[in-house]
Amino acid sequence: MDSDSDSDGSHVSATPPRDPLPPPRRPPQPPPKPTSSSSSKSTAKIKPSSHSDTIFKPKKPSSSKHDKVKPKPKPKPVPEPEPEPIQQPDLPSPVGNFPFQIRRLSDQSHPISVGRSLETLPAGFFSTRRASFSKFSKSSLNFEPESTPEITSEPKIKGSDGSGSAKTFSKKLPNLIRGDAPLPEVKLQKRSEEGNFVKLNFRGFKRKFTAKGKKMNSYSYKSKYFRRSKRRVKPEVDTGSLCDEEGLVSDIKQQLKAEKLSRFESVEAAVSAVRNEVSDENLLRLLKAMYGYDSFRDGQLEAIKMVLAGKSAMLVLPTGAGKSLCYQIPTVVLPGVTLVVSPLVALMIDQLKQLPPMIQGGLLSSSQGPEEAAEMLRTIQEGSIKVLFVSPERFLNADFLSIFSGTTFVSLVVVDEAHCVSEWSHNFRPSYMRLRASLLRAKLNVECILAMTATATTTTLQSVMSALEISSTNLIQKAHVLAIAFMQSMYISQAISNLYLHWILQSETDEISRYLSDNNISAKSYHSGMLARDRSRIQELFCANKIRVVVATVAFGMGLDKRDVEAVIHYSLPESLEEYVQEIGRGGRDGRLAYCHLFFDDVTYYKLRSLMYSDGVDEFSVNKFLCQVFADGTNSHGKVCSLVKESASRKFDMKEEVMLTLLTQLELGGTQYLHLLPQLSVTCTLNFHKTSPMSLADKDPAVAAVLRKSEIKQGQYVFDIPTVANSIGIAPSELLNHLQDLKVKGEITYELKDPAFCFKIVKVPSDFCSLMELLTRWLLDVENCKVWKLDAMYSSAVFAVDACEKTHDCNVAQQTTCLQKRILDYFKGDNNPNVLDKMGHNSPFLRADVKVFLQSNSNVKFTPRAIARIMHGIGSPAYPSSTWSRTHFWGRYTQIDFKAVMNAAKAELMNFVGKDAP
Ligand SMILES: Nc1ncnc2c1ncn2[C@@H]1O[C@H](COP(=O)(O)OP(=O)(O)OP(=O)(O)O)[C@@H](O)[C@H]1O
Repeated sequence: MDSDSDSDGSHVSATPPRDPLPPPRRPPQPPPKPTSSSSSKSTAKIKPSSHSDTIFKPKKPSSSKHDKVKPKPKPKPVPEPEPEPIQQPDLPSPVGNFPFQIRRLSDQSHPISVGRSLETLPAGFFSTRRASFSKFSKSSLNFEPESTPEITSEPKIKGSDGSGSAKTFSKKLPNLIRGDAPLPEVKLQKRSEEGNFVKLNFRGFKRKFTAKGKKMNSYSYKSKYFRRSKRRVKPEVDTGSLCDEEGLVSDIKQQLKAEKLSRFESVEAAVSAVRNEVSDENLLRLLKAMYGYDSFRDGQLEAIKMVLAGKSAMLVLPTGAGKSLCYQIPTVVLPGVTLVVSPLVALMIDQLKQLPPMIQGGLLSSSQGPEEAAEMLRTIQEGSIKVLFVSPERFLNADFLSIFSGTTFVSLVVVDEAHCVSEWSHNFRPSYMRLRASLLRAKLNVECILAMTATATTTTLQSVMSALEISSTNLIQKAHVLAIAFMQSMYISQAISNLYLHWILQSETDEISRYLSDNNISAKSYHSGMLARDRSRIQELFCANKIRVVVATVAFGMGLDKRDVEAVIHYSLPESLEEYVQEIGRGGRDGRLAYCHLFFDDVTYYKLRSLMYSDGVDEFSVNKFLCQVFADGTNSHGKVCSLVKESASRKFDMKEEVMLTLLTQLELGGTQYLHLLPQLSVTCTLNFHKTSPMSLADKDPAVAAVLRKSEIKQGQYVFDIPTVANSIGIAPSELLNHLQDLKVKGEITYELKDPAFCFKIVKVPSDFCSLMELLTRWLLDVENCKVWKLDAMYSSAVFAVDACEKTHDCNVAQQTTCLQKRILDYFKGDNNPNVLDKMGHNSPFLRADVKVFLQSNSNVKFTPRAIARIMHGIGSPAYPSSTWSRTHFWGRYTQIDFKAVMNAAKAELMNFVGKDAP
């Protein structure tokens, strides 16, 4: 059974510790500086391998469905409107040179009116090709067409102060990264040589490619590669006459074949040389042969040499800086398979597509059916796969792990997006907890792990390196936050000539893209609610420059390797500086400056802050959860149990991810209480067809057990898979295989429902209370960390536009430096920014409101957290917004700190029930 999650990228905030509930690890200690292996000639030797012949298996270009290039619909040409004749003020910057700006109303008519905005990398750089916005009012969108602003060197723009009253203040000139403005030292990246400096964000990402993993094997990209080669040949040949001249066609084919062969030969020769001696010179030769590049980028050589020397490494390189190459080169040199663990199926597909043609790749994902997955496993065992992309959930799958116990072996495990391993990161994934060195060693007998990320604080890096047992000397960190500058403005100027993205709410994307389209800006919306097919088409159009703007939620961007994104516009506040830096990193990957604009306002901040509490749980829920997991007390030892996700989630008022986190911790913490099994649908409804149930049961003990443990409903046998499996002492997966056999023989048909977490009890805790307390305390720490990250993001934005100027009397260029320093400090973990305490801590009406709320819902049981969530307008599994948003207390106290509301609720609950609240 496939246990991969569909990797929707949703993140979990509440997580237990990986070791027996360690104390919170903040404040972080900066990790030791990486040792640079800069010696020009390393002499580490790698034994020539007898497996060398498994590396290169060029195959014929496949004609698989996946290879076929679908004819792309011809986009309507976007009319290039005549720029309106406008008064061009004498301005050094194109910002503000245009008659209309898209901007949000600064008045209070909109719930999220803009109070301040922060921009980075202003638009002065961009070319002046104009696609103007028409003068157009669409109040629902808050796009306010403006008359040409009176622009002087101190242009006036509207803003709103914290209190909400609109006021006029001077807009400073943007600190353009160009000659005519005072600039801080900003190191620019060279075009096409340097990548950007941040990693893509994948939170909320739910793309599903229509192609199944099976189709995305090496043949696909090979044929793509060769198609590309053909295209390259095209200009030299008159394609019109080709059809008639068969000779020419076959000449071209020959030429391609020869090219391919010579390329493969040169790679093979370079690989042999590296195997003989891992020197810089030999690695450069291999780089040239595989990719045609003349030099390594910063950090690449160091990482490759470390891996080839068998040392685990932590690689922190900016987005687009070339991390993939750091595992691809070792892959062709090392004898075994490289496993790349990736959090998203879509990301795996993108990476698979980008493998160089001489590396055969495959992927195992939840989108594959059992037959496809089995075929992929066979292909791996045949030795035809060198790089295998898998999700972390795959490490629960016994079939998968068993293929590496024979001749097929893993040389290298690559943990992509390695920050997901850390519960202190902005995007922790419980399934990544499984990726700890001890487990990888035990299950795969692999020593070398390469962890890669682009954005992580020192705390996060430390915890990742500790889980993966990477020595602090093996940290290769080249990430930097350099090219960030800002200006005070609410303009999104027409000066942006090409493309930009928005990160906004799903509901807003359609409206905004429609508005842009109505105004001759080719734009499309993109969010996880759309069909996978439509989403990938939009991505294709965007990458082919057929549309200028993608108006997207955070669902867009992961795996996007578009180099010329000129602007990233945040329509709302990101949840952390990590996310912000990742997201703006999608701009300017070609090394040119990109324009980034962040809108933020207090109302959105309050809303986001409330949401930070949506995953949290308290002692009461943890206690109920533990009682259910170990329901049979000491008798449960060795039993396979299950928790049906949906009903358990409601029962404990806990999100599914949080339950998985707790279960994973009960398995991987200091004491192993259980062993997590692949997730299953556990309720089976079965019909007999050929043989009578009793006769079949006489011959088949599994059927006999089914009859014993079933309820008969409308003539059908309904039973719980783990219960039946336990009663005959087999694993649920074995029982399922057996039922499948009976189905194939025509004896039965059956249906499965109720997806559930499955686990085998290893040990029953002797002290429930302390286990519960420790888990709860730790979950609270994780929650606090998330809130703190949001506060740090918000405070940095406020600092940039406000405090910095006031406290340090900075000019614009200095402000940029201040902001850069602040962000760098945040990532380094030293001198962490003081976060603003914007929240209220009391309200004269709070207790009274809670009291009225309790009185009017006296038939419902509440915890203090449940009440606080309702007062903050956040739904939870047991108190969904569909029901509770009807109360007029819903979201009434978003501006009062969640904990203060919880305390008031607790006090009132105690009064209400006349005893201690739960
Ligand atoms: N040494 C090099 N010289 C020139 N180009 C390179 C070099 N290394 C990598 N590249 C190119 O840089 C681009 C980005 O590389 P890659 O996708 O590996 O970056 P990444 O760090 O994995 O980015 P992301 O974090 O977005 O996944 C690719 O087109 C790659 O071919």
